[in-house]
Amino acid sequence: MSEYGRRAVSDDYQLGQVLGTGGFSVVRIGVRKEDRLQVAIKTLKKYGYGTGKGKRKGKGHAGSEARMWQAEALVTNEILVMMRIVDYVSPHPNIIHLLDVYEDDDAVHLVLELCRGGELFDRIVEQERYSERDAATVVGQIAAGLAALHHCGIVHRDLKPENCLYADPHPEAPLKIMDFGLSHIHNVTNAVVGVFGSMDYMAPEQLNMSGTMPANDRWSLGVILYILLCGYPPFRAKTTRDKQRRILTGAYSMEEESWGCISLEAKELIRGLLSVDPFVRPSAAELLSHPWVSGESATRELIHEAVFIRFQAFNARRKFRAAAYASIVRTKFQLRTKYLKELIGDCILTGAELEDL
Ligand SMILES: Nc1ncnc2c1ncn2[C@@H]1O[C@H](COP(=O)(O)OP(=O)(O)OP(=O)(O)O)[C@@H](O)[C@H]1O
Repeated sequence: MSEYGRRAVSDDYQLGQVLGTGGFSVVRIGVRKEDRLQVAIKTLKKYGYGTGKGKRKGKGHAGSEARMWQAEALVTNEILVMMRIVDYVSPHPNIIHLLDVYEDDDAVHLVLELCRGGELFDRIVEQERYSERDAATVVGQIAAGLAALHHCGIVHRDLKPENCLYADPHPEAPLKIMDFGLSHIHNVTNAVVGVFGSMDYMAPEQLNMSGTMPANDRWSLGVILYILLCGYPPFRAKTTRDKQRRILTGAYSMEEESWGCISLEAKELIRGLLSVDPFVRPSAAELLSHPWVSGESATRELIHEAVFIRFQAFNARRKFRAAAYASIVRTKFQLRTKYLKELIGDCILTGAELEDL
């Protein structure tokens, strides 16, 4: 971090292939010139995509002004949180490590450790099938990361499967929590970003903006666990309003047939994590010592085949939506089907899905 603000990122790193794009960022592979170390370089545009710095000074459209404000707030937020992680958390096996920061007129570049193992749900889909024990290992790794973050006052606020990447393709590789753009540090950052993030994983108190607290992340973990064990999300509805209502009242069920094969301990854990009252949810430390999470009671028996098939379908839809969302934000709501198709890659879309977009 010693060179922050003095050198250009291209002085020290060769920039390579794009790994992914987010609403306000692009992530590329980088190679450190000094020792050929491969890294991920996340470039956060200070004023958002498609809005040059010059425009900021002019009388911009109200919408683009708001977007620039959002971009600046998100960049500042992410840097503050990453710095806090460097000071108080790193190195931690379950939290992405920040190696360096560079800044130029338009962007901030975060040099991060490179995760080559893919997203959490993608790896699970690649396996033939999985067991409760595998799900418990995932919960244990995320809980360990959350315990470290919460201990130093950081609430992630956007915990979801796409923000959990495996360090490398090895089966025992650690799972890392990343993407701290919406995170909050107690007494340091303003929760400036309001209701952003994915509603599917958002706790009731986040949705009605009544509280930013570590328990927010434990609800999100409960949603991830629920999906792992049945292949669909707990709060499903035809309209956003109905989904909001379900989340706010904790209206989900574990009655469907395949839940019959899931252990009582796992169901109890889900009930705890998905309690509408945040103070009832188990703490990250309690999670780590929970017998199901620590592996003493979680079975190695393979999960029901129907669950795995549903999980695959859910993951394909999820990837499609994420690609579409990134496209919408980055093209400022002007959808271009050709670009969308490029983004979506292998994900097969029906005509109706494309039309919907
Ligand atoms: N350290 C990393 N190693 C490997 N790939 C990464 C790394 N960081 C990010 N990526 C890839 O880049 C993509 C975008 O990164 P990231 O989610 O951090 O951007 P974002 O703008 O915060 O996204 P969003 O708008 O969806 O929150 C990720 O989905 C991931 O595939």
